[in-house]
Order: sequence, then structure tokens, then C-alpha cells
Amino acid sequence: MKSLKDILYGVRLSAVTGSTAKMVNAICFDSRAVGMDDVFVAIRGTQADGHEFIDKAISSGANTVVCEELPGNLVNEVTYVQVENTQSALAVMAANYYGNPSRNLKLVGVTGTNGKTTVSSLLYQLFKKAGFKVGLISTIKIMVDDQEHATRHTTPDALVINKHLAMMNEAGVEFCFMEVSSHGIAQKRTEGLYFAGAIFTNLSHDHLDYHKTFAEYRDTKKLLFDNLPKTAFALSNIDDKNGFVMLQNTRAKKHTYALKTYADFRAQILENQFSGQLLKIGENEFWTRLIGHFNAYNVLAIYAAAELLGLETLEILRLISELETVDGRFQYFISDKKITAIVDYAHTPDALKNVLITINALRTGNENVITVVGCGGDRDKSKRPVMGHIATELSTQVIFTSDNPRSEDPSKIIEDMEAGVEPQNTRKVLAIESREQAIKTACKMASELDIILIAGKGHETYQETKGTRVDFDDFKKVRDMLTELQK
Ligand SMILES: CC(=O)N[C@H]1[C@@H](OP(=O)(O)OP(=O)(O)OC[C@H]2O[C@@H](n3ccc(=O)[nH]c3=O)[C@H](O)[C@@H]2O)O[C@H](CO)[C@@H](O)[C@@H]1O[C@H](C)C(=O)N[C@@H](C)C(=O)N[C@H](CCC(=O)O)C(=O)O
Ligand SMILES: Nc1ncnc2c1ncn2[C@@H]1O[C@H](COP(=O)(O)OP(=O)(O)OP(=O)(O)O)[C@@H](O)[C@H]1O
Ligand SMILES: N[C@H](CCC[C@H](N)C(=O)O)C(=O)O
Ligand SMILES: [Mg+2]
Repeated sequence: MKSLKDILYGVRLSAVTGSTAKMVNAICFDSRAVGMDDVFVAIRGTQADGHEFIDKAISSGANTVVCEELPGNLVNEVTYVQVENTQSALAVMAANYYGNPSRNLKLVGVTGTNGKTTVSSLLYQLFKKAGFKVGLISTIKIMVDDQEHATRHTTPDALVINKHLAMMNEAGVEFCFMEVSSHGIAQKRTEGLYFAGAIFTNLSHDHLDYHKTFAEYRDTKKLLFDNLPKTAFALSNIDDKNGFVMLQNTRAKKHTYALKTYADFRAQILENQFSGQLLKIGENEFWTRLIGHFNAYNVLAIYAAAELLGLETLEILRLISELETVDGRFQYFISDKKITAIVDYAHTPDALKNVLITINALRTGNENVITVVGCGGDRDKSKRPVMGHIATELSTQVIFTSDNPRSEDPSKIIEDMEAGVEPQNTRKVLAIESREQAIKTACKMASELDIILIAGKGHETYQETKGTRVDFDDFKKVRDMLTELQK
């Protein structure tokens, strides 16, 4: 049990009815999970309004309610805490509940449309190799040093974040790298956290269903920088046209990185091939296994962050050359018949374009590029025709298929993608709803030296349709099928 008064420390209160001198068990924002003596936080969401479940939460045992609007009937013995924004209150309360664990380690947030998982996972790997105990909060997994925990979000809710940060404190973790998604910022999941630094990768088209306009999406990302403490560093990619925007209103110490323009941290690509690329930072040349122009940005970002966190230049470069690629990010397999299959998490127009440009640049002759791609259901519909357009412009053959259809009809999603295909490219397109069949067809179509790109689901090991998740792993599927076809 914890003291309610302590949990409310630093929460901006509008009014309190009842006593705060009481003990509470847990904090909960879902009435269906409330237990005896819990605090129920009522949140207005996208589907429901938590205020409607206050009675249910009380009947399940809540002794405290945190809300934006007081209910008509107040129950004796229950404490009602009124605040302006319950999501902000939840973030501060969650941090207090777990003893403000972000203050006991160096927490670095990574934001941007693409590259968050890559940059945070590589920083985790690099600091592990440097001998530290390290934490990671990412789309793929949460790591409490060597201990792996599953996650369903890129940036989990404030309770999950702080719970894991507290476990990291317990394990003696010194650095934690976490992805900060725009949904996470908009829903204040990260508000109670104390950041030692933040990194901006880039900004391009995504989530315009949720944020409505690009400006709103950009300004949401910017909030991570606006709220940094003075002691933190703010590291931004200024080759991106919004790179300086992120730094505009931050109190943190500003640093920039770029490949194309003058910046505090600069890199040059000297060579790029399938096995890796040769980069130059300052006077030092080094190899990295991560290929493609976009990965040069990711590598430069981790180099700069590692310097800002106090590691030695030569040690950083040595460790970068040892880094493994991240699961589902340009993960490839070459079959005995010399067909290359690449699985990549490109699920935005910019990512898909970057990956296909990288693949085309690595072609040495007339190899075909066969792309298998879909778009997620219940997500930004406006990116579908754009991705359809990019896939067909930059590939020899394209198979449109299902990603995670969620509640939508997969054939409608494919139609949305087809709407972006130029007339001269329609002959390149096949539509196969079943992802398994789509991958199988690509494998059958490929001949020696051809390249198959399977985009959109990367590391995901499931496919979500109408609320159910069925096991599905792009990399395993394509590897097994290519191996089978060779027999
Ligand atoms: C659109 C969105 O982000 N939704 C998130 C949001 O849910 P919501 O606003 O829809 O909640 P709601 O269903 O309207 O309910 C409102 C409140 O009433 C409560 N409630 C509801 C029903 C009930 O009986 N009792 C009750 O108390 C709910 O617990 C909630 O507190 O808050 C929930 C709790 O934190 C999240 O789990 C949920 O994520 C959904 C599942 C989701 O898919 N989110 C994705 C889009 C997301 O967040 N993605 C980003 C990454 C994106 C990227 O960068 O590419 C991420 O960080 O993962
Ligand atoms: N710096 C970058 N710039 C542009 N594209 C990138 C960059 N890094 C990675 N990508 C592309 O974007 C895809 C997703 O990368 P990653 O998973 O690192 O992004 P993310 O920001 O974590 O995505 P999410 O929002 O889903 O968490 C990669 O598979 C690759 O195709
Ligand atoms: N973080 C992203 C991941 C998209 C991955 C793609 N496979 C999909 O399911 O749409 C989102 O939730 O929008
Ligand atoms: Mg991610």
C-alpha cells in the first residue's frame, strides 16, 4: 500500500473532495481491472470516456477517483480528486508510485517517424557492449538489462513505463533508451519522466488519422523537446526540414547532426554494399553492417548520443562496427539459388521509398525487385495510395497483400493501395489477400539473383485480423519457402 498524498505529489489539483490521508493499493485507468483500495483514473479516450465507468470502479473497490469532471453523486469514503487533465495526472502519479525511477538512471528518448526502434535498439546494444547495465523500451521488446519483457506498444502507458524503469533501478541499470511515439506524447504517457536526452530522427507522413494535420503531428513530437530539463541534451537531424523546429523552444543543450549540411556531428558515406557500408566521421573511417542512406543517419545519431553520454570516440567507433542489425529491419537471407529475400518494417511511404532506393542502388545488373507489401487496417488511410505508388514505381513486380487488417476488409485496403498506381505500372501489380500466398508467389516468381522485399511487418510474429492474432513471421515464411522450392 502507498500513501495517496505521496502519489499526488506534483499533480496539479483543481479540487479535492474527501481525505488524501489514506493508503491506496494500485493505480488503475481501466474499470475492468480495478481492485480493492485502488485509485481509478478516468480518461477520455478515442472509443470511450472513463468518467462513465466511475461507479463501476467504485463498486469494484476503488477508494479514490481522479477525474476531470466530478460525478453527480459522490460516495462517502471515496476521495475525489479533480484535475484539468487526467492523462497528465496519471503520468505524474505513476512516476511517484514507482519512486520516480527515471531520475535514478540516464533516460534517453528517441522520437521521429522512422528510425526510433533502430536507434534505440542500437544504443542499447552499444552500451551493453561497452560494459554497462542497460534498459530498452521499444516496439519490439522491453529489456531490463538482459531480461526480456513483451510489449504491445512502442511507448507503453505511464504505469508500464515506470514499472519497468523501477525494475531497471533494481537491476542497477545506468542508461535506458526508449522510443517516444507521437501517440505516447499526445496521450501524455511520458509526461512524468525525467529525460537526460532526446533524439529526433526525421518526420514524414504517418498517423494523419490520429493527428489530423501534419503540423499537429510535428508539434506533438516537438513537445518531447519543449519539456526537456535544462540538464538534458537535445540532438536533432537537421537534414530533415523539421530538424530545427524540434530545437526551437527547448531549454536543453542543443546539438545537431547531418550528412548533407554543416552540423555538430557529421558523417560521410564512402561505400555502400550488401554486406555493409563504410562511413567517415571526423577523420575516422569505419564499417557498419547497417546498410542504406537512412541507416547512415541512424548510425550517426547513435554515435553522437554516445559521445554526449560520455563514451570515448574510438571506443564508440569500434563498438559501432560490431553492432548487429535490428530484427526485421533490412533483415535478409540469400538462398542457395542466390535469391535475396529482405524483410523490412517499412510501413510508411518514406520508409518504403528509402528501402527500395537502397535495394535499387545495390543492384548490379538486371535483377528483378519483387515487392510484397500491404498497409495496416484502422490506421492512416491516406498513406495507402502513396505506398502503392512508391512500391510500383521502384519495383519490377509488386504483390499487394494484407498487413494487419484489424477490423477492416483486407480487399478494401488493397483497393486503396491500387488507387495510387500509375496506369503504366498496373501491369506490375498482383493482388493476393493472403500474405502467405503472396510470399509464396513472390518466391515462385523469383529467379537467380532476384531480390524479394517483404515490407511492413518486420519483426512482428503475428497477423491481426478482427481482434485475433495468428502466428505469422515474414522472415521464417520466406526462408522456409525459398528453401522448400530449392528441393
Ligand atoms: C488510439 C490509441 O492510441 N488508443 C490508446 C488509448 O486507448 P483509447 O483512447 O482508445 O481508450 P478507450 O477505449 O477510448 O477508453 C478510454 C478510457 O476508458 C477506460 N475504460 C474503457 C472501457 C471500460 O469498460 N472501462 C474503462 O475504464 C479505458 O481503460 C481508457 O482509460 O489508450 C490505451 C491505454 O493506454 C491504449 O492501449 C490505446 O492504444 C491502442 C490499443 C493502440 O492501438 N494504439 C496505437 C495506435 C499506438 O499507441 N501506437 C503507438 C505507435 C505508433 C507509431 O509510432 O507508429 C505506440 O506508442 O504504440
Ligand atoms: N532514419 C531513418 N529514416 C528513414 N527511414 C528509416 C530510418 N530508419 C529506419 N527506416 C525505415 O523505417 C522502418 C522502420 O524503422 P524503425 O522500426 O526503426 O522505426 P520506428 O520509428 O521505430 O517505427 P514505429 O513508429 O513503428 O515504432 C525500417 O524498417 C526502415 O525501412
Ligand atoms: N506503430 C505502427 C506500426 C505499424 C505496423 C504495421 N505492420 C501495421 O500493423 O500497420 C502503428 O501501430 O501504426
Ligand atoms: Mg518503433
